[in-house]
Amino acid sequence: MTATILVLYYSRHGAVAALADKIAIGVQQAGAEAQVRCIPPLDTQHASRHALVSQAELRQCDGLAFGSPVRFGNMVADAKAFWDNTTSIWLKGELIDKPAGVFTSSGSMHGGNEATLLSMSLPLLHHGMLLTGLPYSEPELHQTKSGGTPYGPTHVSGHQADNKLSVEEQRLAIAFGKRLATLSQQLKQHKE
Ligand SMILES: Cc1cc2nc3c(=O)[nH]c(=O)nc-3n(C[C@H](O)[C@H](O)[C@H](O)COP(=O)(O)O)c2cc1C
Repeated sequence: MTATILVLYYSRHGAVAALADKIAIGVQQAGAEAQVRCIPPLDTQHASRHALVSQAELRQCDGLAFGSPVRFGNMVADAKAFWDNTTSIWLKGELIDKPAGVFTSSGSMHGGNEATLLSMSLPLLHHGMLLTGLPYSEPELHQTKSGGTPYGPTHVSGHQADNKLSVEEQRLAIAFGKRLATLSQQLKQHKE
């Protein structure tokens, strides 16, 4: 059966959403289904571009890509609050052995995107997920002058937050989606 990859993100100004779109393309290129969903915002005035995720969608996914903007070197509070509300899923071990990875966007080049990816990984590890990033066999990891890390896809949106995704950032986000989907498909087939 086709694996479903939940591409779950929060984005205030669209940079993380742009990465999510590219990751979804990579998921589809690997023959899996991309279910793109937003993390419920703490500020209820904030309009999300995709449907808000349900607990059932998180439970049922075969793989997870989790995205948040950098906020003072860490994930946005909305994303932390979301994970703090997943205790019932954790108690039942419903995410154990599912592949997962993280992606982010920062304003500045050294503004904490790698630190943010590492802290975003922590709740996923507590849930027993199998973390994957990007291998250096991806040529753009060597070539990028902005985002893209072995810890996961990133974007540097700039001081005015108006940088578009670079070619390298786009290719790495697509490669990440493909990798996550391929691993999730293989594990799903193995379990069936
Ligand atoms: C409260 C706040 C804190 C931020 N902290 C950082 C930071 O620590 N480092 C950084 O490079 N950018 C920081 N930024 C900039 C955002 O990470 C950046 O604009 C990001 O691309 C936004 O993603 P979005 O367009 O998906 O909302 C911060 C922005 C806000 C509003």
